[in-house]
Amino acid sequence: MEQETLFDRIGGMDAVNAAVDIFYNKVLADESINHFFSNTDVKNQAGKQKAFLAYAFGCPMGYTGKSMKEAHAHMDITEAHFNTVADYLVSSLEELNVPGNMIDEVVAIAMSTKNDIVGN
Ligand code: HEM
Repeated sequence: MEQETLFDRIGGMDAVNAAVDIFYNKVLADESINHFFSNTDVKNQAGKQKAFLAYAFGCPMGYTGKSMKEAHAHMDITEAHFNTVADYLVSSLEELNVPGNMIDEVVAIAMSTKNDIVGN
């Protein structure tokens, strides 16, 4: 039998929508990282936030946005910034009662982007 994708097992677009509000409230409330998002175009924000989470959930529909290197170029994101965002991703999914083994899969995807995002 074909294995369902991580995205489907987490709950698909419904899970992305549920996680977006919780995750971004945490990110935007944290003064150590919210300045990164101060210039984010409000009109595009919801779409980019969803793209962020869909990417972290394994993006089965195929990701058509910028590469992670391009999307985060010249932002001077440090390892500490990255780990803060990754921690909020985990705590948001915990609040939504996503099972630990699936959270581990999300963390593995997030960590695979670290070299392209940090110090770029
Ligand atoms: C967990 C790893 C991460 C993933 C999977 C991720 C994913 C994404 C995606 C998919 C986009 C949209 C790209 C586009 O099509 O334009 C994006 C944009 C962005 N990301 Fe990340 N990101 C990660 C980590 C971070 C971190 C650590 C920061 C800052 C602390 C950050 C800040 C931003 C900002 C400011 C934008 C641009 C928003 C805009 O264009 O207005 N990201 N990210």
